[in-house]
Amino acid sequence: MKISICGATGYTGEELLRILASHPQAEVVHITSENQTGADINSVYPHFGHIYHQTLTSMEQLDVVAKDSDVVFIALPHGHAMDAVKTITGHGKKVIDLGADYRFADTSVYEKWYKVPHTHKDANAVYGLTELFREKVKHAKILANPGCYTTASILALTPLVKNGLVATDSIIVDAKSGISGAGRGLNQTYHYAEATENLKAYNIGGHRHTPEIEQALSEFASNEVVINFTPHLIPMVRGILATCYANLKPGVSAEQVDDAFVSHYDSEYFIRLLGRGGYPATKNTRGSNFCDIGWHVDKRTGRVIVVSALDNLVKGAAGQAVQNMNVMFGMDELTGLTQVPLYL
Ligand SMILES: NC(=O)C1=CN([C@@H]2O[C@H](COP(=O)(O)OP(=O)(O)OC[C@H]3O[C@@H](n4cnc5c(N)ncnc54)[C@H](OP(=O)(O)O)[C@@H]3O)[C@@H](O)[C@H]2O)C=CC1
Ligand SMILES: CC(=O)N[C@@H](CCC(=O)OP(=O)(O)O)C(=O)O
Repeated sequence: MKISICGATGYTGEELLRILASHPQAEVVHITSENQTGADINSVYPHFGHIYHQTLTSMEQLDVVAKDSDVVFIALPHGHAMDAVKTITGHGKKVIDLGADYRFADTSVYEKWYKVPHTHKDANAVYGLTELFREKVKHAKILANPGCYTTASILALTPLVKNGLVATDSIIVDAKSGISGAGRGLNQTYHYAEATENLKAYNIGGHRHTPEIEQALSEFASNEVVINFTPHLIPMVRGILATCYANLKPGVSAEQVDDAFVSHYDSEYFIRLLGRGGYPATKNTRGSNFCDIGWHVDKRTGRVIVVSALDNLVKGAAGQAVQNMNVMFGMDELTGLTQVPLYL
Protein backbone atom coordinates (compact mmCIF):
# COMPACT_ATOMS: atom_id res chain seq x y z
CA MET A 1 0.00 0.00 0.00
CA LYS A 2 1.52 3.27 -1.09
CA ILE A 3 0.24 6.02 1.16
CA SER A 4 0.58 9.81 1.20
CA ILE A 5 -0.43 12.31 3.84
CA CYS A 6 -1.45 15.90 3.09
CA GLY A 7 -0.83 17.92 6.25
CA ALA A 8 1.72 15.59 7.83
CA THR A 9 3.05 18.25 10.21
CA GLY A 10 -0.22 18.56 12.12
CA TYR A 11 -1.17 16.42 15.10
CA THR A 12 -3.38 14.01 13.18
CA GLY A 13 -0.76 13.80 10.41
CA GLU A 14 1.84 12.93 13.03
CA GLU A 15 -0.45 10.25 14.48
CA LEU A 16 -1.00 8.78 11.01
CA LEU A 17 2.78 8.51 10.60
CA ARG A 18 3.16 6.96 14.06
CA ILE A 19 0.49 4.33 13.39
CA LEU A 20 1.57 3.58 9.81
CA ALA A 21 5.17 2.99 10.93
CA SER A 22 4.03 -0.34 12.40
CA HIS A 23 1.48 -1.20 9.71
CA PRO A 24 3.01 -4.14 7.80
CA GLN A 25 1.35 -3.25 4.47
CA ALA A 26 2.01 0.49 4.59
CA GLU A 27 4.69 2.43 2.77
CA VAL A 28 4.52 6.21 3.17
CA VAL A 29 5.54 7.74 -0.17
CA HIS A 30 4.77 11.47 0.16
CA ILE A 31 4.05 13.83 3.03
CA THR A 32 3.10 17.49 2.64
CA SER A 33 3.40 20.78 4.46
CA GLU A 34 3.16 24.31 3.13
CA ASN A 35 5.10 26.03 5.94
CA GLN A 36 7.90 23.46 6.15
CA THR A 37 8.25 22.30 2.57
CA GLY A 38 11.72 20.85 1.97
CA ALA A 39 12.35 20.00 5.63
CA ASP A 40 12.87 16.45 6.84
CA ILE A 41 10.00 15.21 9.00
CA ASN A 42 12.67 14.46 11.65
CA SER A 43 13.34 18.14 12.06
CA VAL A 44 9.65 18.78 12.69
CA TYR A 45 9.11 15.71 14.86
CA PRO A 46 12.47 14.42 16.20
CA HIS A 47 10.77 11.36 17.72
CA PHE A 48 10.64 9.95 14.17
CA GLY A 49 14.45 9.68 14.09
CA HIS A 50 15.56 6.27 12.71
CA ILE A 51 11.92 5.64 11.74
CA TYR A 52 11.17 8.10 8.93
CA HIS A 53 13.62 9.96 6.70
CA GLN A 54 11.33 11.83 4.46
CA THR A 55 11.26 15.29 2.98
CA LEU A 56 8.07 17.30 3.16
CA THR A 57 6.70 18.24 -0.21
CA SER A 58 4.04 20.81 -1.10
CA MET A 59 0.41 20.46 -2.13
CA GLU A 60 1.59 22.01 -5.41
CA GLN A 61 2.95 18.52 -6.14
CA LEU A 62 -0.45 16.91 -5.63
CA ASP A 63 -0.57 15.34 -9.11
CA VAL A 64 2.69 13.49 -8.39
CA VAL A 65 1.53 12.64 -4.88
CA ALA A 66 -1.70 11.15 -6.25
CA LYS A 67 -0.01 9.25 -9.10
CA ASP A 68 2.44 7.60 -6.70
CA SER A 69 -0.18 6.60 -4.08
CA ASP A 70 -2.90 4.01 -3.63
CA VAL A 71 -4.56 6.17 -1.01
CA VAL A 72 -4.09 9.74 0.21
CA PHE A 73 -4.99 10.85 3.72
CA ILE A 74 -5.97 14.49 4.04
CA ALA A 75 -5.21 15.94 7.47
CA LEU A 76 -5.84 19.61 6.64
CA PRO A 77 -8.12 22.20 8.21
CA HIS A 78 -11.69 22.01 6.89
CA GLY A 79 -12.32 23.79 3.61
CA HIS A 80 -9.02 22.62 2.11
CA ALA A 81 -9.94 19.07 1.14
CA MET A 82 -12.36 19.64 -1.72
CA ASP A 83 -9.97 20.79 -4.46
CA ALA A 84 -7.41 18.19 -3.37
CA VAL A 85 -9.96 15.36 -3.41
CA LYS A 86 -11.01 16.22 -6.97
CA THR A 87 -7.38 16.00 -8.11
CA ILE A 88 -6.68 12.74 -6.27
CA THR A 89 -9.86 10.98 -7.39
CA GLY A 90 -9.16 12.31 -10.91
CA HIS A 91 -6.13 10.02 -10.85
CA GLY A 92 -8.39 7.13 -9.81
CA LYS A 93 -7.00 7.03 -6.26
CA LYS A 94 -8.88 6.71 -2.97
CA VAL A 95 -9.01 9.45 -0.36
CA ILE A 96 -9.59 9.51 3.38
CA ASP A 97 -10.36 13.00 4.67
CA LEU A 98 -9.88 13.54 8.40
CA GLY A 99 -11.58 16.93 8.28
CA ALA A 100 -15.25 17.84 8.02
CA ASP A 101 -15.62 18.65 4.31
CA TYR A 102 -17.31 15.39 3.30
CA ARG A 103 -19.10 14.43 6.51
CA PHE A 104 -22.55 15.78 5.64
CA ALA A 105 -24.96 14.07 3.25
CA ASP A 106 -26.71 17.43 2.91
CA THR A 107 -23.95 19.84 1.95
CA SER A 108 -26.12 22.84 2.91
CA VAL A 109 -25.73 21.69 6.54
CA TYR A 110 -21.96 21.85 6.08
CA GLU A 111 -22.21 25.30 4.50
CA LYS A 112 -24.42 26.57 7.33
CA TRP A 113 -22.24 25.30 10.21
CA TYR A 114 -18.76 25.68 8.67
CA LYS A 115 -19.45 28.88 6.70
CA VAL A 116 -17.58 27.52 3.67
CA PRO A 117 -19.12 26.92 0.22
CA HIS A 118 -19.18 23.23 -0.69
CA THR A 119 -17.67 22.82 -4.13
CA HIS A 120 -17.96 19.04 -4.52
CA LYS A 121 -21.61 18.27 -3.93
CA ASP A 122 -21.75 15.11 -6.07
CA ALA A 123 -18.82 13.42 -4.31
CA ASN A 124 -20.77 10.41 -2.94
CA ALA A 125 -18.52 10.24 0.10
CA VAL A 126 -19.06 7.58 2.75
CA TYR A 127 -19.24 8.58 6.43
CA GLY A 128 -16.66 6.35 8.04
CA LEU A 129 -17.73 5.52 11.54
CA THR A 130 -16.42 2.06 10.86
CA GLU A 131 -18.43 -0.03 13.32
CA LEU A 132 -21.73 1.46 12.12
CA PHE A 133 -21.19 1.83 8.38
CA ARG A 134 -18.69 -0.93 7.59
CA GLU A 135 -20.52 -2.24 4.51
CA LYS A 136 -20.49 1.21 2.91
CA VAL A 137 -16.88 1.83 3.95
CA LYS A 138 -15.82 -1.29 1.99
CA HIS A 139 -16.86 0.41 -1.26
CA ALA A 140 -15.84 3.99 -0.46
CA LYS A 141 -13.70 6.00 -2.86
CA ILE A 142 -13.97 9.18 -0.78
CA LEU A 143 -14.10 8.44 2.92
CA ALA A 144 -15.20 11.12 5.38
CA ASN A 145 -13.56 10.27 8.68
CA PRO A 146 -15.75 11.34 11.61
CA GLY A 147 -14.89 13.99 14.17
CA CYS A 148 -13.50 13.10 17.58
CA TYR A 149 -16.37 14.21 19.82
CA THR A 150 -18.78 12.76 17.31
CA THR A 151 -17.19 9.30 17.31
CA ALA A 152 -17.43 9.16 21.12
CA SER A 153 -21.02 10.43 21.17
CA ILE A 154 -22.44 8.44 18.26
CA LEU A 155 -20.93 5.16 19.48
CA ALA A 156 -22.38 5.81 22.95
CA LEU A 157 -25.91 6.62 21.80
CA THR A 158 -26.57 4.51 18.70
CA PRO A 159 -27.59 1.26 20.46
CA LEU A 160 -30.21 3.16 22.47
CA VAL A 161 -31.56 5.13 19.52
CA LYS A 162 -31.54 2.21 17.09
CA ASN A 163 -33.44 0.01 19.52
CA GLY A 164 -35.98 2.75 20.25
CA LEU A 165 -35.21 2.74 23.98
CA VAL A 166 -34.91 6.50 24.54
CA ALA A 167 -36.89 9.66 23.80
CA THR A 168 -34.78 11.16 21.03
CA ASP A 169 -35.77 14.72 21.96
CA SER A 170 -34.18 14.31 25.39
CA ILE A 171 -30.54 13.66 24.46
CA ILE A 172 -27.76 15.68 26.06
CA VAL A 173 -24.06 15.11 25.41
CA ASP A 174 -21.61 16.67 27.86
CA ALA A 175 -18.08 16.05 26.59
CA LYS A 176 -14.54 16.96 27.57
CA SER A 177 -11.55 17.05 25.22
CA GLY A 178 -7.81 17.27 25.66
CA ILE A 179 -6.07 20.20 24.03
CA SER A 180 -4.56 18.32 21.07
CA GLY A 181 -8.13 18.31 19.73
CA ALA A 182 -7.52 21.89 18.67
CA GLY A 183 -4.51 21.01 16.51
CA ARG A 184 -0.92 22.26 16.62
CA GLY A 185 -1.57 25.86 15.64
CA LEU A 186 -1.06 28.60 18.20
CA ASN A 187 -3.96 30.34 19.87
CA GLN A 188 -4.20 32.10 23.22
CA THR A 189 -6.91 29.75 24.54
CA TYR A 190 -4.48 26.84 24.40
CA HIS A 191 -1.43 28.46 26.00
CA TYR A 192 -0.23 26.52 29.03
CA ALA A 193 -1.00 29.37 31.42
CA GLU A 194 -4.52 29.73 30.06
CA ALA A 195 -5.42 26.08 29.83
CA THR A 196 -3.75 24.42 32.80
CA GLU A 197 -5.66 24.18 36.09
CA ASN A 198 -8.72 25.21 34.17
CA LEU A 199 -11.88 23.55 32.87
CA LYS A 200 -14.35 25.38 30.71
CA ALA A 201 -17.24 24.81 28.37
CA TYR A 202 -17.22 26.39 24.92
CA ASN A 203 -19.45 26.77 21.85
CA ILE A 204 -22.59 25.87 23.82
CA GLY A 205 -25.44 25.41 21.36
CA GLY A 206 -23.19 26.09 18.39
CA HIS A 207 -20.45 23.47 18.14
CA ARG A 208 -20.02 22.01 14.66
CA HIS A 209 -20.10 18.46 15.90
CA THR A 210 -23.77 18.93 16.89
CA PRO A 211 -25.21 18.46 13.36
CA GLU A 212 -22.78 15.60 12.71
CA ILE A 213 -24.02 13.70 15.76
CA GLU A 214 -27.63 14.50 14.84
CA GLN A 215 -27.12 13.28 11.26
CA ALA A 216 -25.82 9.88 12.37
CA LEU A 217 -28.39 9.35 15.12
CA SER A 218 -31.22 10.39 12.79
CA GLU A 219 -30.22 7.57 10.43
CA PHE A 220 -30.94 5.10 13.19
CA ALA A 221 -34.06 6.76 14.62
CA SER A 222 -37.55 6.97 13.17
CA ASN A 223 -37.42 10.77 13.38
CA GLU A 224 -35.00 13.69 13.10
CA VAL A 225 -32.87 13.74 16.23
CA VAL A 226 -32.02 17.10 17.81
CA ILE A 227 -29.60 17.16 20.73
CA ASN A 228 -27.81 19.45 23.14
CA PHE A 229 -24.05 19.09 22.85
CA THR A 230 -21.71 20.89 25.23
CA PRO A 231 -17.95 20.50 24.72
CA HIS A 232 -15.37 21.37 27.38
CA LEU A 233 -11.63 21.98 27.15
CA ILE A 234 -9.76 20.05 29.82
CA PRO A 235 -6.05 20.42 30.65
CA MET A 236 -4.66 17.17 29.31
CA VAL A 237 -3.04 16.44 25.97
CA ARG A 238 -5.15 13.57 24.66
CA GLY A 239 -8.52 12.06 25.31
CA ILE A 240 -12.24 12.62 25.15
CA LEU A 241 -14.81 11.65 27.75
CA ALA A 242 -18.44 12.00 26.64
CA THR A 243 -21.23 11.72 29.19
CA CYS A 244 -24.53 11.24 27.37
CA TYR A 245 -27.98 11.53 28.97
CA ALA A 246 -31.37 10.45 27.61
CA ASN A 247 -34.84 9.75 29.02
CA LEU A 248 -35.78 6.09 28.83
CA LYS A 249 -39.13 5.44 27.17
CA PRO A 250 -41.79 4.21 29.63
CA GLY A 251 -41.37 0.55 30.58
CA VAL A 252 -37.81 0.15 29.25
CA SER A 253 -35.80 -2.03 31.62
CA ALA A 254 -32.12 -1.93 32.53
CA GLU A 255 -31.76 -5.39 30.94
CA GLN A 256 -33.05 -4.07 27.58
CA VAL A 257 -30.39 -1.37 27.75
CA ASP A 258 -27.73 -4.01 28.48
CA ASP A 259 -28.93 -6.13 25.56
CA ALA A 260 -28.81 -3.18 23.17
CA PHE A 261 -25.14 -2.50 23.90
CA VAL A 262 -24.09 -6.14 23.90
CA SER A 263 -25.92 -7.00 20.67
CA HIS A 264 -24.40 -3.99 18.88
CA TYR A 265 -20.83 -4.18 20.03
CA ASP A 266 -20.02 -7.56 21.50
CA SER A 267 -18.02 -8.62 18.44
CA GLU A 268 -16.32 -5.26 17.88
CA TYR A 269 -12.63 -5.39 18.85
CA PHE A 270 -12.18 -1.63 19.16
CA ILE A 271 -15.25 -1.13 21.36
CA ARG A 272 -14.78 -2.32 24.90
CA LEU A 273 -18.00 -2.58 26.85
CA LEU A 274 -17.48 -1.94 30.53
CA GLY A 275 -21.09 -2.89 31.18
CA ARG A 276 -23.83 -1.41 33.33
CA GLY A 277 -22.14 0.47 36.16
CA GLY A 278 -18.85 0.76 34.22
CA TYR A 279 -16.72 3.89 34.38
CA PRO A 280 -14.65 4.53 31.22
CA ALA A 281 -11.55 6.68 31.69
CA THR A 282 -9.46 8.42 29.04
CA LYS A 283 -6.26 6.98 30.54
CA ASN A 284 -7.33 3.46 29.57
CA THR A 285 -7.58 4.39 25.89
CA ARG A 286 -4.61 6.76 25.52
CA GLY A 287 -2.61 6.13 22.34
CA SER A 288 -4.93 3.29 21.25
CA ASN A 289 -7.83 2.80 18.86
CA PHE A 290 -10.19 1.66 21.62
CA CYS A 291 -13.44 3.33 22.61
CA ASP A 292 -14.60 2.26 26.09
CA ILE A 293 -18.30 2.46 26.94
CA GLY A 294 -20.14 2.09 30.26
CA TRP A 295 -23.79 2.84 31.07
CA HIS A 296 -25.94 3.53 34.09
CA VAL A 297 -29.71 3.33 34.50
CA ASP A 298 -31.01 5.84 37.01
CA LYS A 299 -34.42 4.50 38.09
CA ARG A 300 -35.06 7.61 40.20
CA THR A 301 -34.95 10.00 37.21
CA GLY A 302 -35.85 7.50 34.46
CA ARG A 303 -32.67 8.36 32.58
CA VAL A 304 -29.88 6.33 31.07
CA ILE A 305 -26.41 7.83 31.30
CA VAL A 306 -23.78 6.49 28.89
CA VAL A 307 -20.11 7.34 29.28
CA SER A 308 -17.61 6.82 26.47
CA ALA A 309 -13.86 7.43 26.39
CA LEU A 310 -11.42 7.46 23.50
CA ASP A 311 -8.22 9.07 22.29
CA ASN A 312 -9.22 12.00 20.07
CA LEU A 313 -6.13 11.55 17.89
CA VAL A 314 -6.53 7.79 17.44
CA LYS A 315 -10.10 6.40 17.44
CA GLY A 316 -11.19 10.04 17.09
CA ALA A 317 -8.99 10.65 14.02
CA ALA A 318 -5.88 8.83 12.69
CA GLY A 319 -6.62 5.37 14.14
CA GLN A 320 -10.14 5.28 12.77
CA ALA A 321 -8.77 6.58 9.44
CA VAL A 322 -6.36 3.62 9.26
CA GLN A 323 -9.18 1.28 10.37
CA ASN A 324 -11.21 2.62 7.43
CA MET A 325 -8.27 2.20 5.05
CA ASN A 326 -7.97 -1.44 6.14
CA VAL A 327 -11.65 -2.01 5.39
CA MET A 328 -11.53 -0.11 2.06
CA PHE A 329 -8.60 -2.23 0.85
CA GLY A 330 -9.88 -5.59 2.13
CA MET A 331 -7.22 -5.95 4.82
CA ASP A 332 -7.72 -7.27 8.33
CA GLU A 333 -9.36 -4.34 10.13
CA LEU A 334 -6.95 -4.58 13.08
CA THR A 335 -3.79 -4.31 10.98
CA GLY A 336 -1.43 -1.74 12.48
CA LEU A 337 -3.93 -0.86 15.20
CA THR A 338 -3.17 -3.16 18.09
CA GLN A 339 -1.24 -0.61 20.15
CA VAL A 340 -1.62 -1.22 23.88
CA PRO A 341 -3.02 1.92 25.56
CA LEU A 342 -0.27 4.01 27.12
CA TYR A 343 -1.44 4.01 30.74
CA LEU A 344 1.40 6.08 32.18
N1 LIG B 1 -6.84 17.18 16.45
C1 LIG B 1 -7.84 16.32 16.57
O1 LIG B 1 -8.04 15.71 17.65
C2 LIG B 1 -8.74 16.03 15.41
C3 LIG B 1 -8.66 16.73 14.23
N2 LIG B 1 -9.51 16.42 13.18
C4 LIG B 1 -9.44 17.14 11.93
O2 LIG B 1 -8.27 16.75 11.21
C5 LIG B 1 -7.77 17.84 10.45
C6 LIG B 1 -6.33 18.10 10.88
O3 LIG B 1 -6.32 18.42 12.26
P1 LIG B 1 -4.99 18.60 13.11
O4 LIG B 1 -3.98 17.61 12.66
O5 LIG B 1 -5.40 18.62 14.51
O6 LIG B 1 -4.56 20.07 12.64
P2 LIG B 1 -3.16 20.83 12.80
O7 LIG B 1 -3.50 22.25 12.93
O8 LIG B 1 -2.35 20.19 13.89
O9 LIG B 1 -2.43 20.56 11.41
C7 LIG B 1 -2.90 21.11 10.22
C8 LIG B 1 -2.07 20.63 9.05
O10 LIG B 1 -2.59 21.24 7.87
C9 LIG B 1 -1.55 21.99 7.21
N3 LIG B 1 -2.16 23.24 6.73
C10 LIG B 1 -2.67 24.22 7.48
N4 LIG B 1 -3.22 25.18 6.68
C11 LIG B 1 -3.03 24.75 5.41
C12 LIG B 1 -3.34 25.29 4.14
N5 LIG B 1 -3.97 26.45 4.01
N6 LIG B 1 -3.00 24.58 3.04
C13 LIG B 1 -2.35 23.42 3.15
N7 LIG B 1 -1.99 22.86 4.34
C14 LIG B 1 -2.34 23.52 5.45
C15 LIG B 1 -0.47 22.24 8.27
O11 LIG B 1 0.77 22.28 7.58
P3 LIG B 1 1.89 23.41 7.71
O12 LIG B 1 1.45 24.37 8.76
O13 LIG B 1 3.13 22.65 8.07
O14 LIG B 1 1.98 24.00 6.36
C16 LIG B 1 -0.60 20.98 9.12
O15 LIG B 1 0.14 19.94 8.55
C17 LIG B 1 -8.70 19.02 10.71
O16 LIG B 1 -9.66 19.11 9.70
C18 LIG B 1 -9.34 18.66 12.05
O17 LIG B 1 -10.57 19.25 12.21
C19 LIG B 1 -10.41 15.40 13.29
C20 LIG B 1 -10.52 14.68 14.43
C21 LIG B 1 -9.72 14.95 15.60
C1 LIG C 1 -10.42 20.76 21.89
C2 LIG C 1 -10.90 21.25 20.56
O1 LIG C 1 -10.80 22.42 20.24
N1 LIG C 1 -11.46 20.35 19.75
C3 LIG C 1 -11.96 20.65 18.43
C4 LIG C 1 -12.49 19.40 17.77
C5 LIG C 1 -11.56 18.88 16.72
C6 LIG C 1 -12.25 18.14 15.60
O2 LIG C 1 -12.45 16.96 15.59
O3 LIG C 1 -12.71 18.93 14.62
P1 LIG C 1 -13.27 18.55 13.18
O4 LIG C 1 -14.69 18.19 13.31
O5 LIG C 1 -13.11 19.77 12.37
O6 LIG C 1 -12.51 17.42 12.67
C7 LIG C 1 -13.09 21.66 18.46
O7 LIG C 1 -13.81 21.74 19.43
O8 LIG C 1 -13.29 22.30 17.41
